[in-house]
Amino acid sequence: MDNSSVAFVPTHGPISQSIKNESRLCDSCPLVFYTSVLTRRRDDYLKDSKYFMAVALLAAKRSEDPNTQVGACIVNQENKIVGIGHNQMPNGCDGKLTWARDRTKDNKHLYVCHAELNAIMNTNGADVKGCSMYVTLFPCNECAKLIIQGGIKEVIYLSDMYEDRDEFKASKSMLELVGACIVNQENKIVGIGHNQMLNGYDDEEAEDNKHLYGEI
Ligand SMILES: O=c1ccn([C@H]2C[C@H](O)[C@@H](COP(=O)(O)O)O2)c(=O)[nH]1
Repeated sequence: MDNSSVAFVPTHGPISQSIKNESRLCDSCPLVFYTSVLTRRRDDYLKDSKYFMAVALLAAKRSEDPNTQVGACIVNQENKIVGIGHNQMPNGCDGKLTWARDRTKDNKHLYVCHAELNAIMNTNGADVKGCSMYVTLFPCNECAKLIIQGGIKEVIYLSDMYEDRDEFKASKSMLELVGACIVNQENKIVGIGHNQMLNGYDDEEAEDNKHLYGEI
């Protein structure tokens, strides 16, 4: 290795010119090694897209729904989180309503506030226009309406388990109609709207992401 192009640093102190000079004389000293190792950026740090979906997954863990837990995380154009939500009963109704799933009787679907709605309501006044939403389940038609009316431009989702239902087909149609960017769990854009992948959301990462997010 060419010593003139790299600095040296002891394991227990700051870099200084004298150390750099000395270290040329003591290459075998165990306290000295190349700063290029210490100062190089970590490659395996958590990328934005993985982090935001991980936040959505964490939010889903707060859900009291015994059957399906959903989390959503809204991110603005500066990559700042502006809202997080999970599916939950309306404020003040916790513990007072049923989580029964049976659609013919009094059931949770009549009451539950979806994760997307809660994320939008939890922004403390921040504008969601132009934001991206990371959500663990593809949004239903009602949530798609909120997403569209709020001006959210991208929806990145993990599961599409209800894709065959009319509400979810309608949702996809609406999002596509308005040109929202829809990105699936393989990191492929499935809705037309933008010509480019999201930052950090490219094919190379697809395999990785699957491992990180796992099953919901
Ligand atoms: O876009 C959506 C769709 C559904 N949810 C919530 C609402 C319910 O709590 C569950 C769905 O319950 P199932 O037992 O799977 O029918 O998911 C949501 O938050 N966002």
